[in-house]
Amino acid sequence: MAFAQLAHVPAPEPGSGPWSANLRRDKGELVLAGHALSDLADAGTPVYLVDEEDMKARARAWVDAMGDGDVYYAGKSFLTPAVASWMLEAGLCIDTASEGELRIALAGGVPGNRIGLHGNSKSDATLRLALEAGIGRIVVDSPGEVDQIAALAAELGTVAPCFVRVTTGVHAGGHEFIATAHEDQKFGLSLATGAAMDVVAAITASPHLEFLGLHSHIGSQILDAEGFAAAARAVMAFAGELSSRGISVPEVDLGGGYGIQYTGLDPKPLSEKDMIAGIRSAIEASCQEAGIPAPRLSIEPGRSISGPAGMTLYRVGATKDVMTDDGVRRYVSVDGGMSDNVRPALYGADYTALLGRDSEAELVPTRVVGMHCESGDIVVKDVALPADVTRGDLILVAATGAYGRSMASNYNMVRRPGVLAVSDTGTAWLVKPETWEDVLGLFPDL
Ligand SMILES: Cc1ncc(COP(=O)(O)O)c(C=O)c1O
Ligand SMILES: N[C@@H](CCCC[NH3+])C(=O)O
Repeated sequence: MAFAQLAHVPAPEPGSGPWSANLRRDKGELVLAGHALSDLADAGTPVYLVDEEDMKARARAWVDAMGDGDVYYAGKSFLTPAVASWMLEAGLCIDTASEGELRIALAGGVPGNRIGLHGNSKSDATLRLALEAGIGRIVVDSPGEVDQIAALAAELGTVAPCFVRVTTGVHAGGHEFIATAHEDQKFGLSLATGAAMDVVAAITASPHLEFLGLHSHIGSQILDAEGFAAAARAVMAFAGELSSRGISVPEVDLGGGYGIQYTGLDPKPLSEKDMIAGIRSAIEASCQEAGIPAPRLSIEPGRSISGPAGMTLYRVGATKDVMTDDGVRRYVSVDGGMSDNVRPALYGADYTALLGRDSEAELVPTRVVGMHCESGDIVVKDVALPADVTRGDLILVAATGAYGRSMASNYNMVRRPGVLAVSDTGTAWLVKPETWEDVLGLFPDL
């Protein structure tokens, strides 16, 4: 059977689709912010590359679109002290979801009052650190947290600033595991059952807690404003109910989940400006209906800032042609895989890739796969790559900046790759590549 019978779509060229703004071709070779991929690969492969100016510009675009209101960069998507300081400089706050993320934001020089803390299972130690740092907001996620946080605030002689995370029943975005506002899951407090109402009432009754607002996060990889608008309507209806009980809601945080293009086939997401305009008009209409003033708005984009700015550079190892029911597929194995990007295995996520060098060869249906002992270890499920791809070639995978390094593992005892920031002025490690000493040093008997 022939190659051509399988669906195969080439990656878009630089300057379009999922690629970051400063990727180009120069005499056929891919070049990021003036640095040839073949030079960047001297740092070792696989390596995550971050187009520094692109990431900063994406952060600024959200701040500009937001105007009056706060943009919290979701650190879970990719956080380092330097990244935290870039975000601060661009006018953002930082959303953290663990003690580690909180520590990194603080290490990056972010003042406590510009940090938010999430988590469905916050430890006393994490909450104590947050309160001692003068955290801007703690997002309460379960009824038991009210007493837990109040006791710690009392012990520290402070008042804890609290948001309440509600589940609106709105479910938007991609995979089931990344949709988080339907009822039967672990996050947030239900509007429907009254759990959210009880927690808000308990917070307002405590002298050690201050109720600052409501939080909603409806899912991930959402490309238009409708899901956020529906969530905003549900949250504002609840704010109306609270208002009739004498409780005002100064701020509403609609969370993250703003989608990106991973392949050339993905639709373009709404611009930051159109997304915010859509959300604000839903909030204003609901507030008019409920007869309450519009609250301050905040959001928590992660992927839409870090995702498209990041790429992964792999080196090709073995290649083979495999007969499928529909034709021949070329398997191109690279020197990383599910340990540096678990999203294809976890969510069936699609990515796309380009060969680093020029080639005149015909394009053939290709699957880029990792080096791990799992058949689900896929890097790019379907892409058209030149037929002459061979051992030693470089392959660049687009839009891996979010949830790539932050979800990386040492599966099969690999060393987790470093993250290199690349700009016109040079390169710098944001995260160092792990060494054999780092990995083997974990074992006391070695
Ligand atoms: C509460 C909360 N905020 C923000 C985000 C960031 O989401 P994304 O990176 O899709 O924008 C997430 C992750 O899904 C989240 O759970
Ligand atoms: N890790 C997820 C997003 C977070 C899901 C829940 N907050 C992804 O890669 O898409």
